[in-house]
Amino acid sequence: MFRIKTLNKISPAGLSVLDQTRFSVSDDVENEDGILVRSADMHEYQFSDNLRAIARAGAGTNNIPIDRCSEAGIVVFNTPGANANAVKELAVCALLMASRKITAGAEWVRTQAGAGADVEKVVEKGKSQFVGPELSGKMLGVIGLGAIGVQVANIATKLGMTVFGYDPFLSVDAALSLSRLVHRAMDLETIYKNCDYITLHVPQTPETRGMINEDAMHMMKGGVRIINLARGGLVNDDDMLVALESGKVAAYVTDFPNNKILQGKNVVAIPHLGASTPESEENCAVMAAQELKDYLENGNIKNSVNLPTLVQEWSGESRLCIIHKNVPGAIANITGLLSKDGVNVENMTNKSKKEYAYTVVDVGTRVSQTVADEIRALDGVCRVRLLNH
Ligand SMILES: NC(=O)C1=CN([C@@H]2O[C@H](COP(=O)(O)OP(=O)(O)OC[C@H]3O[C@@H](n4cnc5c(N)ncnc54)[C@H](O)[C@@H]3O)[C@@H](O)[C@H]2O)C=CC1
Ligand SMILES: O=C(O)CCC(=O)C(=O)O
Repeated sequence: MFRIKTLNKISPAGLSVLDQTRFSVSDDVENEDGILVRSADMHEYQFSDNLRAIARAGAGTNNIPIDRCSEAGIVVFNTPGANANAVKELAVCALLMASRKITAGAEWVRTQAGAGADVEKVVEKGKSQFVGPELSGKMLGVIGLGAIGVQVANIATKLGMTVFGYDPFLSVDAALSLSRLVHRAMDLETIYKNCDYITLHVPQTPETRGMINEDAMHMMKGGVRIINLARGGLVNDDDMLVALESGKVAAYVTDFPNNKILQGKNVVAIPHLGASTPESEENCAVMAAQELKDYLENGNIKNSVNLPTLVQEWSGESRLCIIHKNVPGAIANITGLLSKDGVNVENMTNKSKKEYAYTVVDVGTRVSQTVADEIRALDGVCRVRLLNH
């Protein structure tokens, strides 16, 4: 029985992937083998000795201490693209909210009614304060052309916008999905200097943290409208408050409100609703649960952010799953040990991702725990699992 701990509310469709005869799932299991999480902050989380995998039902993994997981041989999964449509739809809404003062206008109407005014009369008099421009004919800069950015860029062309996209690491898949109408910007300056609207779709990393700061906003057009459905830390809040106050930034729509940014003029704050649709919650939960299940049961890795993709058909009685440092001699050490113990390899795959590697060895006979223990003791080995078919 595998024990799975949930750190956030996970859609029942995902939980149903983990059948009750093999998995015990709850928010209070101890010594868990796996974790299902959405946005809970895990940076201070004490890993159980048993913990083998964390599946993030979503895209961003900045809430998970990835380096600490890799060192401990814990596989971290996410669910690429599973919530992209939900975020794209909210991005369209955010573009409109950045323009048309819809939220401010709606709040004003309610306060008028609350103050006893004849709403039908005052709206016609008061509406001029909520005028805002149309999207059609304006320039949009999309920073980050991954699962979400590509969809936002493509749909914005259909709204009549001229779209520039910037992504120095554009994947082949993303390039193939990108509309021919979207212009590739080769640097951020092109986006900053030319765009009326800028929308962020990059992960929050040490490189992207605070990228929208005083220097960046200095290059932007006066009255630019900025949309951040990616992560709060991408924007320097102090610099943004100054830019909002001066009118340099005409509107800032963020899915990541905090007490400071809420003080700003023309801030539209959304309570992290980007992926909050039943469809997206279900897609993410199902994908995350499937990834966790396949890893715990078969050692297969798909969509991990810290380890390589490795899916191998079973071809023996026992399977050794070895997470180790990606260093010369690691595989020779493993196979040397197996041959010393008289273990015949039926099938073996090794893949690497940056500093870490994963080796799966299928053997025809049942392997003893002693062999797994010997491999575990090798230099650079982070985690060894022995699975029997
Ligand atoms: N508001 C919400 O509820 C949600 C927020 N997100 C956020 O959106 C981010 C993007 O999500 P996806 O598009 O699904 O991820 P993705 O991994 O498919 O795309 C991210 C893209 O950003 C690019 N990138 C990385 N560093 C860059 C840089 N310095 N400059 C320009 N491009 C850069 C990558 O090459 C990649 O193409 C996530 O990391 C997450 O933080 C994602 C889903 C829901
Ligand atoms: O689970 C959620 O609602 C948040 C989604 C998100 O921020 C992400 O996928 O990166």
